[in-house]
Amino acid sequence: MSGSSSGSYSSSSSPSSSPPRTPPNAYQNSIDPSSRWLVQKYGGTSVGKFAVNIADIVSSYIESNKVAIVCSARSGSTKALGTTNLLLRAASETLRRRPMTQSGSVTPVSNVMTGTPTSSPRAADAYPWTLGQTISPMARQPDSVPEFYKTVDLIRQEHFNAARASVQDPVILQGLELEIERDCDWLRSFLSASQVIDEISPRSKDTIIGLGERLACKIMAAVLRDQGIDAEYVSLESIVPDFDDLEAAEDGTLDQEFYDRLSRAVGERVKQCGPRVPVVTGFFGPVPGSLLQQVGRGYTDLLSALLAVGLEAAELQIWKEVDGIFTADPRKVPTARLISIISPAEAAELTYYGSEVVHPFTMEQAIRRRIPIRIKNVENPRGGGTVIHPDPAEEDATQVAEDVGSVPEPASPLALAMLQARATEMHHPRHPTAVTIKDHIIVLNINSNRKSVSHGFLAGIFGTLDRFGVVVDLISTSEVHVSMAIEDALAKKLLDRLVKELQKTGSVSVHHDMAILSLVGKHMRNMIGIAGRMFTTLAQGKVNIEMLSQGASEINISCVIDGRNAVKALNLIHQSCLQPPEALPAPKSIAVGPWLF
Ligand SMILES: Nc1ncnc2c1ncn2[C@@H]1O[C@H](COP(=O)(O)OP(=O)(O)O)[C@@H](O)[C@H]1O
Ligand SMILES: N[C@@H](CC(=O)OP(=O)(O)O)C(=O)O
Repeated sequence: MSGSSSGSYSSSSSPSSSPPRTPPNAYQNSIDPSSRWLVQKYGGTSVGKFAVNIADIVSSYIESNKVAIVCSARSGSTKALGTTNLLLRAASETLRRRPMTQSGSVTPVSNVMTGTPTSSPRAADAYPWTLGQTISPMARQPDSVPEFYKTVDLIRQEHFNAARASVQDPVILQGLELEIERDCDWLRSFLSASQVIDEISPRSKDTIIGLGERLACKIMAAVLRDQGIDAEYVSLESIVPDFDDLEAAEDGTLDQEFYDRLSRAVGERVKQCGPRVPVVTGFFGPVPGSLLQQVGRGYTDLLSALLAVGLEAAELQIWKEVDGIFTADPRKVPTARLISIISPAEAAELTYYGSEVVHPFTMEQAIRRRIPIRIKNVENPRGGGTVIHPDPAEEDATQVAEDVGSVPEPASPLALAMLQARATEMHHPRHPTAVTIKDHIIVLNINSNRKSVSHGFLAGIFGTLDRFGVVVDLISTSEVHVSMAIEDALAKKLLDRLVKELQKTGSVSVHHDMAILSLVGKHMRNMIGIAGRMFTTLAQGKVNIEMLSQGASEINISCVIDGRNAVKALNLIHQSCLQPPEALPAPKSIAVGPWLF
């Protein structure tokens, strides 16, 4: 089964029947051959809450650049309530068994919102089928409505509401509503078919979540057109050709050659839009080994980097609801400062350890082609944001400052001076770059039963972790003892099975509700006493260190603490290790309170 429409999206009528309606005097992308591409990625909450602001931002850039925008699936206030999560919920509801009544028929499913059985007239009314022609035979029989129908309807209604709230032109709106209806029909059919075969493969799951980006981009393209910007919807759901031809398919990993081919393909597809502003789905699966398993959630950031490479863009901009990367999560540390320029290695380390500002795979792809990444705020478009730029230690600092100054952002003299100061500081660092916390961590301690030699003991543990697909965030070992910090993402039953397996090698203890605290900085290896300062501060703040890992990465000192102390520890370390030197107290009297939370 393949997804619904792809290619050019018409806002005026059925997408397959006529070309998009071009608004009179519409703004278009610059066709000046000397103007360079700018790729702008908008996350789920930005697309969900600020669609019209995005149109304003795009229009402010298209005079001097060719702009391509990449969107994620819409989210409301949080990603947890977003379309991708609803799609995953619908997928799992599809395979959920329903209890049979004595007569053998399936019991009516209750309404997820109200708990009312769907056989009641009220619950049947809860399906606002405004476009009568799309009612499927199953939907007309409340008793047999599958559970996932309600979730599909929630998705449908949410997108209808968004379309009506942000598109004024009745012709554009009508075309958009038809598209939403058609996509939701497709989803219902796809899930019904999956229910019949009682299986959703990882590849099918990819296909299902891809609908989130398709719907978001159709809405965004319509909003741009409604605001007088000539836009084209570009779906990448079929961009990866034949799996069997790909070497990557053999071992299931996506290698650089795969990404290079994908960059070229998406670049060529987007260039076909001519003067129209391409609105590109951040979803580019299914891919060999599955997008969710190979790249994981947040894959849109990676696609935007690949597109920037394919277009040889001047800059990749990732627009969020935060001004950029801060010295600590600004929601948790009120004194956190915006970082104007950061190295890719530091940005990747921060994202792996809790500050999920950009998907960690993004940096590698953009930076290897020397494309700067700028994090910007949709609510504060004039702010300079944070630039992720190649490591100046391998380049000349002056060159870095010049490069940063020359990116096509209208940098103010003040912003430029800040960037230059930061570039100089990176050569003469005075403090680490940022501190981050990763919550929901489990610590597993394994003591060898000494029935095998040390290497056999470790091999046994890693073999088991591999079979369970468990990623270890931190590890600390001696010959007979291993402590590991892992994400608390396993279902209870699976964790119990994992522990049982590990018990074959020794005694195992499990500690829940832990957090990893990481101090990150490119030049920390040359800062004598920084680890001492970090741990002294925690001791003075009465924060116990459960596990320690130092030295595995030169730019990261991490430890595991009790999750209940996470915010307190973050503030303590920010105050003692990240305040500018002039604000630091004398080393002997590191203050440990009072804190601002
Ligand atoms: N060091 C950090 N700098 C900036 N934001 C951070 C940091 N650590 C954690 N965060 C959090 O990451 C979130 C990223 O921004 P947001 O736009 O909300 O994400 P998304 O685009 O995924 O919806 C913010 O809510 C912010 O509180
Ligand atoms: N919609 C996907 C992809 C994505 O990149 O999302 P976001 O840009 O909002 O992190 C997800 O929820 O994972």
